[in-house]
Amino acid sequence: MRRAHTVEQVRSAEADLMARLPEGTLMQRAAGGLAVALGNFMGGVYGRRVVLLVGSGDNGGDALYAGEKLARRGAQVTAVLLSDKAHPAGVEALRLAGGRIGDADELAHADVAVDGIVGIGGRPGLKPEALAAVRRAEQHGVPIVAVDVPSGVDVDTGETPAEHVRAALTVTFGTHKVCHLIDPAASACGPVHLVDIGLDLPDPAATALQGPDIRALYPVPRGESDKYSRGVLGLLAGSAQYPGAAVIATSGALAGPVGMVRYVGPDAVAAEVRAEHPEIVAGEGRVQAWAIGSGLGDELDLPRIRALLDAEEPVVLDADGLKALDESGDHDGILATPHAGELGRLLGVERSAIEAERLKYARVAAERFDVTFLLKGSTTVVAAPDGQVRVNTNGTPWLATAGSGDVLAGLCGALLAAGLNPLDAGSVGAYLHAAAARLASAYGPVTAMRIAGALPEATRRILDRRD
Ligand SMILES: NC(=O)C1=CN([C@@H]2O[C@H](COP(=O)(O)OP(=O)(O)OC[C@H]3O[C@@H](n4cnc5c(N)ncnc54)[C@H](OP(=O)(O)O)[C@@H]3O)[C@@H](O)[C@H]2O)[C@@H](O)CC1
Ligand SMILES: Nc1ncnc2c1ncn2[C@@H]1O[C@H](COP(=O)(O)OP(=O)(O)O)[C@@H](O)[C@H]1O
Ligand SMILES: [K+]
Repeated sequence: MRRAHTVEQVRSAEADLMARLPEGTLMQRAAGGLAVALGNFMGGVYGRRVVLLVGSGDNGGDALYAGEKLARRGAQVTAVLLSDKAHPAGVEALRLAGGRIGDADELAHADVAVDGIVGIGGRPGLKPEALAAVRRAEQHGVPIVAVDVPSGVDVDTGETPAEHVRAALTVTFGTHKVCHLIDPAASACGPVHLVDIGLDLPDPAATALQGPDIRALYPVPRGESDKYSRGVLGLLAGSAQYPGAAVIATSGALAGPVGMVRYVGPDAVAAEVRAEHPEIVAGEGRVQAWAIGSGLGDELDLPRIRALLDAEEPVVLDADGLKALDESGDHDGILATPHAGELGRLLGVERSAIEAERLKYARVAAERFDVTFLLKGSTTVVAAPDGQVRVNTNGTPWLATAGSGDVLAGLCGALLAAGLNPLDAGSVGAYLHAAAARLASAYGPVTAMRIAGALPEATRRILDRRD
């Protein structure tokens, strides 16, 4: 599991550790890891041209000491000091190792620019001189490696309200920060390389599941399982207007861990679902969970949905079904799966505001409605009412195709029916959905049905430890 901590948590863990270590130890650990990562990034050190963009704090100190280590191994290192307070001991160390102090013109010939402008002490945005240097690097096509975080992003929220660095690689220390996991900032990080500096950390502010976590959580049938004990999902979806949504959501559900799917909807739609999936059973019966909402259109029956929400079976609530949510209901066991537009309508907020502050609004919704919210989009955020947050970081923009949300709703419903709680069902579902999209798209266009079709193989690869 990838864990992300807040700046306050990192500062406190850092203070505890620094009290037990000689001064400067942590910065040397950070700079050592950064220098190695830079060498790997450049494919060598000797003769490489490195430009350090150095701000006023310890983030610049990390860059300077990493530059010192690279200069000792034969790199041509130039520091651009963006503040007259730039870490004095670091500047001296770089000079002694043969590095130089220069200006942003050096970027014209650089192999890499190192963003040591600000780290976890930074406010969002870049000052004019820093912004000009960053633009210069971009104009010359020089890749930027960010130290700890891309300068200018909001570290604790992942928001990017102002200008910021767009990194080709981010080298971070001790733990991930929230901005590494949540868009729009996460997209500005590039791959994130974590350097262990020995911090002892509390429970994280957000987590991201990885392959081993999926293996641990996925409900694999046992020897004594039968189709009922594996879980039966009721699917209330589709309409004359949107029959395809029912077919697609059923495809997602059948590609999950359930033993059976019961489809509930108009006869004509049931016939289409059965034609594609002869395995389904049409009509009501006992179920362990519901997936409600995909493509309901004219069939939207809010009193019926509210009755199902009040019953004890857990529910995935998607698309139009979300209209049945209210703040006063007793909503134990519900996973709501809106995209930004739908969440905006529920909260009375513009879609663009939700996209800019994904973490905040997922949390607000979970608290206000007392249900688990899975906010779809470039990074999927799953927020539980108890404050836990999981983020899915393996998505691909190819997922943005009509009907892919219906696949996810069906899959998450199947995971709920098989016994996972809403937080686990949402986060495991989002991970597998994205893994299937990657497999099916292979970096090219993909349709929702092909994503559903790739789900069993994507799941198999993860369970077999091949991914
Ligand atoms: N924690 C750890 O475990 C370890 C931490 N380490 C490293 O230390 C880093 C944190 O260092 P830090 O605390 O000195 O803060 P840092 O981010 O360099 O900013 C400093 C100053 O920048 C300024 N400033 C603010 N916003 C700005 C802006 N937008 N544009 C321009 N300037 C801006 C502001 O000064 P002001 O402008 O207010 O005078 C602020 O005080 C951390 O990210 C990691 O790299 C490792 O070495 C070891 C282990
Ligand atoms: N830029 C993106 N990067 C990664 N995943 C995305 C992106 N845009 C959308 N998605 C994912 O694609 C799916 C789209 O779902 P949704 O918006 O409900 O579409 P539909 O209603 O057409 O099924 C969601 O799982 C969402 O997280
Ligand atoms: K930085």
